[in-house]
Amino acid sequence: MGACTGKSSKHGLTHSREVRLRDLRDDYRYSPLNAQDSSFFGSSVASKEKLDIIQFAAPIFVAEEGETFHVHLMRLGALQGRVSCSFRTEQSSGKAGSRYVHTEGQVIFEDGCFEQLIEIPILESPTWSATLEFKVVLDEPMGCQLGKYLKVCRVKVIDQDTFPTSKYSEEIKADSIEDISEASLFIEYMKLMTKVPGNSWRLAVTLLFDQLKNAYVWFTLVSSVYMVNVVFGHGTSKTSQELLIPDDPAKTAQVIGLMYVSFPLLLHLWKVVKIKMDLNGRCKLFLQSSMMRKYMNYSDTSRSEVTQAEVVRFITQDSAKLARSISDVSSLWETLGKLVMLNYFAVSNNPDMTWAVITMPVAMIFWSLMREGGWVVAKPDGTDVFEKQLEDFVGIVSENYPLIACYFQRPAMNDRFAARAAKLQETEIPESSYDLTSEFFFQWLAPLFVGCYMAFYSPLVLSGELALGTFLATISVFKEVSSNFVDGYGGLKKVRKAFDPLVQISIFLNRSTDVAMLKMSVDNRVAETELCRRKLMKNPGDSRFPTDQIPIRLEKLSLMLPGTENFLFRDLQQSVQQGHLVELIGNAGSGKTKLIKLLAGEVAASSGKVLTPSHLRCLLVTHQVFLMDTTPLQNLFFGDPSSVVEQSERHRMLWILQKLSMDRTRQLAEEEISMLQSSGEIEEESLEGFCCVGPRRRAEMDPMEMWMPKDGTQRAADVYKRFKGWRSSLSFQERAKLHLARALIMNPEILILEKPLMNLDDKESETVMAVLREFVSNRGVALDLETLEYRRPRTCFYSAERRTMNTKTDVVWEFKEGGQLVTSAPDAHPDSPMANSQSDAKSPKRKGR
Ligand SMILES: Nc1ncnc2c1ncn2[C@@H]1O[C@H](COP(=O)(O)OP(=O)(O)OP(=O)(O)O)[C@@H](O)[C@H]1O
Repeated sequence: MGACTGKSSKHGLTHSREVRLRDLRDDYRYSPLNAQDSSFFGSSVASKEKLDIIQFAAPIFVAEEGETFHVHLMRLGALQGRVSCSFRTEQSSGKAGSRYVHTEGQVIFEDGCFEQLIEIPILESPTWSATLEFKVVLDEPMGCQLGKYLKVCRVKVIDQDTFPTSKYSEEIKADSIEDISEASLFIEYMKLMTKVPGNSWRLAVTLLFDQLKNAYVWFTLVSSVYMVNVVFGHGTSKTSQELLIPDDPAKTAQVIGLMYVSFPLLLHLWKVVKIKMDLNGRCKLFLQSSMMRKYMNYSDTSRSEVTQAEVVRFITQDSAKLARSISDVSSLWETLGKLVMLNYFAVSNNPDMTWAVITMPVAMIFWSLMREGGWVVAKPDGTDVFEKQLEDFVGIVSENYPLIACYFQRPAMNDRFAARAAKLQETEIPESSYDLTSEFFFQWLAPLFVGCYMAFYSPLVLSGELALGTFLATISVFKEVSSNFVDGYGGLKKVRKAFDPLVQISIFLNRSTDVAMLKMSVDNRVAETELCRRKLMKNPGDSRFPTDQIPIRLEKLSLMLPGTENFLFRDLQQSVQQGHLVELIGNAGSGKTKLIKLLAGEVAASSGKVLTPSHLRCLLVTHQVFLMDTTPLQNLFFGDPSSVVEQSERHRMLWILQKLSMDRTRQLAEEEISMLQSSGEIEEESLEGFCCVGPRRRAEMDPMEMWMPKDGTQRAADVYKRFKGWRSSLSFQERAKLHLARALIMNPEILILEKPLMNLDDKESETVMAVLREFVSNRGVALDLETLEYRRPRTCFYSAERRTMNTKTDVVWEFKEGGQLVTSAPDAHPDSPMANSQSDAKSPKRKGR
């Protein structure tokens, strides 16, 4: 039995602390960790359990923008009397006021009422956004209790627009995005960026205040003319009236000097403000989070069309390149402003310069066009393709390193890498020399104009027809215009560099998702479940929870293999009651995995349906073992992170590990629990030591933060460091069991396992089967027997490589030749409901072992 000691702090507070739990009894019923803490068992729980349950009809709903959406609720139990609870929407990625209307209120179930709706208006948005979601939460139950898991549901909102605009939706949907003019696409992208909340005023302020730099250049030109013509020319009858400080050229010079200093100060201040406004960062954040959300909702087809390396590149690099383009556009705007200002200055001070003002830009534009057209020097192929090839190759090599090493292919990979890197290098040289050859003209133009101007206009200065200040300022203008044109051209090139990432990102963000399929499946399941419930409620029998009698059905289920005309199976018709352990067998390639994926909703049927009651959470556990590069506890509670804060859940998790004989994982989990507890206490003590935070501090600490330290905090770094490399300390079979334990901790109502015994020897298979049996018979592993009746039945489907004569299975679905799926009963097992009744119409009510 687990033990727990109380700890008395110096402030007299008693903190319960979990210590290493070495001797958990192998029994369904287990004791609380702390002898004084019986809050999760006992009479209070038992009486609470008699109450009806109110919960959502599904864990996830899918809405469409612009519709008035209805979230479905269900009441389970005796349906006697009036019960109610409150509800409210809670924003997550979708925000109230932009994606939906915040709604809250009371939902009442009158006597006999077993279903209700909550209406939530979904807002129409004219611009593109990724699939955003919000939550609906039930609270304050009156005369009832809330479903443990379904007191919260998520609502995903499908956005029908295409990225970056619906203007090109036809081209985008026809997969011909390359046909759209890149410049037009870019303009639409810029428009979208201005619609990101908070971006439009930031962009307006940036465009306006970036002109400060031009105002400074204007000031330097005007002031140098003024210094030469007025300050130094003081005393002549023409200029004496124009001094800022009348008759005092020295003081006037000091004022101008002061202005010279003040302007850069102002510019510096603006730069500080601009950094703080972080327009680039905001665009990058929008793009990256949208891309991540989109990728998370990708359909199987979309996911197979992009490589891992591409996803990383798009989300980290291309999004950053594209986001930077907003700064490039504002710089271009600034350059344009400067060009207009310089030309105006030249003409206003010296009207004879109109010819130069026109000739210079025309010559440059002409040269640019010739350069772009390849008439100056042939444009080489870009390096982008080769860069991408190299990145993809590195991705493939790192992904498949163990294979490469085991097959002694490291030298071959090095050679192939070197060949690709050399190819990239070869393409970089012509590009650099192309830039040099074609851009020299911009640098040469200023000396050409200055030389001509000096040669032809100096006599005018000598004869007094042209003021010296104006002459010198005009020379500066030539230099400025020339360098400005170089800057402008460079800016244009930078903006154009964003075109390619924009096209790639547009393709990425317009790939198909599975949200529409999810909507169809959820809507079908909810409607079908309601229909079944209405029928059942007319004649509920003596069951307290008739809803649990809705079977899981395959209705005329057919699957056509992609890209072929062949059906893998056709019109499958099967039904199994909730609360059964179902084994799926058949020859290699008969369709077991496909059926498993259909059951989990991972694959869409060609026709027919899989009908699982909507309020049952389905979880697919793949045959491929995944362990996240986080801590053991974060892996174990991955499916339901918030439950880690509950002592009973942590205890249950340790029990599950014990039952699966996962000694090493249990040791690691215990160490992590112990570490998180003590580091929480140290943090509390140090806080108390440093400031006036009193002993209340621990109670105020966010429990979630206590058990799952936030990324970037010292506690997170310490825990991560302590458990670095923990995965490699697990045996192969223990890893496979951890992959399964994670699912048992989440405790879904329908557990779907893809070949779970594939990685296990006979003994371990036996252990796992015993735990799966418990999962089904006890409606969850390591859960209290007394509350069994009030938990929803657990059903488990698993595919097996071979018929195992497994005595723990309730039902066997076997694929026969020709794609037939037949049901056969396994050998009778005392735990199996099939042993007591040949009918599977009732869910098992096992009373423990
Ligand atoms: N995308 C696809 N295109 C064409 N055929 C496919 C595709 N996916 C699966 N198949 C075929 O469908 C059949 C069923 O595949 P499935 O993975 O369900 O088999 P299985 O019963 O799990 O077999 P095994 O026990 O060998 O894993 C196989 O013959 C497979 O080759």
